[in-house]
Amino acid sequence: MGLLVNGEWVNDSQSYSNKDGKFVRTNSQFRNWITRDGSSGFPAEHGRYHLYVSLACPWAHRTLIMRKLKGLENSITVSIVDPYMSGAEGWIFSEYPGSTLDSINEFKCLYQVYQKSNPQFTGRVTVPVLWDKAAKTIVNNESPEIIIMLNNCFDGPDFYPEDLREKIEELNAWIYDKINNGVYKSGFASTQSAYEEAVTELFEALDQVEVILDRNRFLAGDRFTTADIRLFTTLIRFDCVYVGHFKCNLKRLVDYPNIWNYVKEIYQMEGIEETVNMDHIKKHYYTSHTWINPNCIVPKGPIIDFKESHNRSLKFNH
Ligand SMILES: N[C@@H](CCC(=O)N[C@@H](CS)C(=O)NCC(=O)O)C(=O)O
Repeated sequence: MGLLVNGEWVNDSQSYSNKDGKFVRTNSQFRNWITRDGSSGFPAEHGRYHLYVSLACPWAHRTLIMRKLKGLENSITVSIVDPYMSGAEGWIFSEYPGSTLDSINEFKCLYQVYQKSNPQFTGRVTVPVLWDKAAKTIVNNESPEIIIMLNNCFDGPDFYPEDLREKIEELNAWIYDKINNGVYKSGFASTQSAYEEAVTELFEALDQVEVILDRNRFLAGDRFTTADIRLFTTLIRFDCVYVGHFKCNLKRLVDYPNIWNYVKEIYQMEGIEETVNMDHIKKHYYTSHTWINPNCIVPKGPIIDFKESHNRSLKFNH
């Protein structure tokens, strides 16, 4: 895998695990905020911001869903990287179906966007990136923060209501650790014990979600919130990628009746399906992590119908 060191791209060809074989995620470094009053230097202006995303990436996918549900497609432009991420160049822009070139900076590689913001940058070059076209710099590259600022700073439906914030954050804390990051801890583990620890905790957490979704239509109650957006982007990849590629295979999601119906319900909400690109998702994981899948074969299955009917409205509308 590659990364930037003092502003230079380095192909360090290492996997992601530490000496104990555990995957350790590094912290995002661009942490500015868009504000309604502009006091942060990043005012909430339509047309000013751009998102660099991968359709494969669950973290970037959250930002695309928020952009869509808030009706910000004409306000926030998007560039979509090629699904294949190499160590030699990292994420690149291409004309692969569903990808785009970089219409803003006309760069070939995403790392150039990071270099432009900070010529001495050291760290991983990740998506999503929220870019300010006026200041010509990265505002933020941490998906949980990007979705909150898009929700709070632009008009439209509210997916982070004040009265549910505490509950949402309480859910996010363990769901992030055990599920969103848990699939990566399982897949990128390089020792048997690190893998077993992660996969066990992952399925304990999914069991817990199954119980919550028996009681509640959505994670925080009867309203669809950022907690659901954050979980959905991991769940939609689960049976197609994480079960096989990341060895998260104690069960499949289709074996959890409540979770499976919940995934279908969200997939079928207006605007969501068009944010899901299963070709990019499978192609990225199965071809980019060559230490896990050296021949880069992309499996044809599983065959899953996300449009099949779900019983969530029957179950909760009474
Ligand atoms: N904390 C970040 C994580 C983003 C992230 O890890 N993105 C992955 C793609 S799924 C990436 O770009 N990885 C490239 C790398 O680590 O070199 C967020 O939630 O925005």
